[in-house]
Amino acid sequence: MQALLMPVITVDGPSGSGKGTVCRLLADKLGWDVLDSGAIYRVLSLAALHHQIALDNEEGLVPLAANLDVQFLVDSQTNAGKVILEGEDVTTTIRNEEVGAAASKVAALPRVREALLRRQRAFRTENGLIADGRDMGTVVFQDAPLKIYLTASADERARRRFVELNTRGLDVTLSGLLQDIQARDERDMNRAVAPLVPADDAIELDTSELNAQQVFDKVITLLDIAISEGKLPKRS
Ligand SMILES: Nc1ncnc2c1ncn2[C@@H]1O[C@H](COP(=O)(O)OP(=O)(O)O)[C@@H](O)[C@H]1O
Ligand SMILES: Nc1ccn([C@H]2C[C@H](O)[C@@H](COP(=O)(O)OP(=O)(O)O)O2)c(=O)n1
Repeated sequence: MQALLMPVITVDGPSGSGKGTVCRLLADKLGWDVLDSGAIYRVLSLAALHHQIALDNEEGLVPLAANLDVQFLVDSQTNAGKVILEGEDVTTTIRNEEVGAAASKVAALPRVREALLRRQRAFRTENGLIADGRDMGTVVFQDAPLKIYLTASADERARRRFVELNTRGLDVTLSGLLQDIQARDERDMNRAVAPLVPADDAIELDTSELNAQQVFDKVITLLDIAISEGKLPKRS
């Protein structure tokens, strides 16, 4: 009953598979909220840097995670998201690949994940929620009525990241990004707690050969099937 009142759609998958893109499109279409759980791990790794706490210092990171002073704001005019850490706008900084790698390191620590669970679940309000991450369907919102697992080849994901970071004027190479992505996959998929795996009831979608609009269209089809099966409320 609770799931019908406050539905959650989970979108998990590796870096560059297109989670953030499809989540934003879906949220716009449905008027639902988005939880960008990766941004929380990214912000935590940046906070660790600011406070000079090593990325493997679980003892030091747990209180930092529990008391993380972060705000996720949405500009009502442009609808663009803003991330504020300890009063500083870190929206762009957290998207750098070094921060992604650091996030993947702090995310491997079981007690850090535990400390962030409640904060993530609090994103579920009376509005619907689209939850983007690695363990949304397996751990954080196990009861979600629709779970999607996006994949794409590592080469394609590196290419996408290259285009994105290059456009932002960052000095990156395709081979460097491929290595980063493979290292992150390895860490995220093989950690002891909440590894990146599809939930048993997730629907897997390979996006390697699809553009963002095609991925979105497929997700809308999955959404409509879930609605017709009574798993989600009708769209208004
Ligand atoms: N299906 C797609 N085809 C090509 N590029 C895509 C596709 N989906 C997303 N992108 C682009 O690839 C990059 C990574 O997408 P993003 O949604 O941030 O992935 P993730 O959240 O899984 O890391 C972004 O620059 C985005 O614009
Ligand atoms: N639910 C989540 C979300 C992210 N993480 C970790 C693992 C990821 O490599 C980093 C960064 O995640 P993020 O989703 O922002 O990364 P990408 O946009 O997919 O490149 O955080 C996680 O362990 N669990």
